[in-house]
Amino acid sequence: MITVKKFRAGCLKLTILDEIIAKKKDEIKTLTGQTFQPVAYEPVPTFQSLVAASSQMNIIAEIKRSSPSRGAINTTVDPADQAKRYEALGAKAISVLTDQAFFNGSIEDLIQVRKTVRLPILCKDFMIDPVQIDRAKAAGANIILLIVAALSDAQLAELYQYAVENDLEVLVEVHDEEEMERALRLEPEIIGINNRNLKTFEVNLATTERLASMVRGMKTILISESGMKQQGDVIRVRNAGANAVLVGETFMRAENLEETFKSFQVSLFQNIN
Ligand SMILES: O=P(O)(O)OC[C@@H](O)[C@@H](O)c1c[nH]c2ccccc12
Repeated sequence: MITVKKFRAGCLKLTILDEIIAKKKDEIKTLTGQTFQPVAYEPVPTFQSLVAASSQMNIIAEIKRSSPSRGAINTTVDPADQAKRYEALGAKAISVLTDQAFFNGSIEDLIQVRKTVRLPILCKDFMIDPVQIDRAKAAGANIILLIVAALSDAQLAELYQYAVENDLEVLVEVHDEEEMERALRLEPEIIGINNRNLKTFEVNLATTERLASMVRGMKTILISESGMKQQGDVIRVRNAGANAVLVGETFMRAENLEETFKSFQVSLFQNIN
């Protein structure tokens, strides 16, 4: 048996994303054939309707216990409490990392958040099979993430369609020009530009500046994801064309969450703030 470590040591260049996807395939074997008990909840507005009604930077606030790039972030967080705080501050959606093996999250975290907030919830996971979408929906998710770098065109189209048929909103995530072109073929309503390269972990806000021009003039919601540390970062991606940001670590570590959060709610009209 050849381990991942040995692969990595060799010149096959297995990335962390490859490792995560390999692990997901095992997980999917245990999910296949299961039925998921739907969690009951009051209807919530769509993320798209909340963004359409807003003139402020739209914040998706994330529950993130730890990550492969940053290690432990906030492992003892109570997801429901944290989500309630985000909601009270004006978040437009809550993102819950449900991957266990690499991010210490769980679908149970999402269920706890579902029972607490009336906001749309993004199930943040590495989706490669419809069964994961079934599980996310049953847990009460309203939005799912599709990472273009982790999927073939055929998988991307299939999972996108499956999610839409299941009344879910889809965040299509890209990191470079080629991925953006693949994403745009789906004509998605929501695109996320991840400033973090999932293969190298490098974070660079210039990624948003580079790729945002490819969607200019379309009515697509454009989310700048990862690496937002201070207000200047949010203004920078706003000026590039983002109308939403996805923030994890900075909020999970914030000593004064209210102050940090409010400072990110900049006007969407350029050159104000
Ligand atoms: O903690 P940050 O740097 O604020 O990042 C949040 C979010 O963008 C990040 O968690 C993320 C974006 N896309 C992902 C895909 C998988 C796992 C995690 C992510």
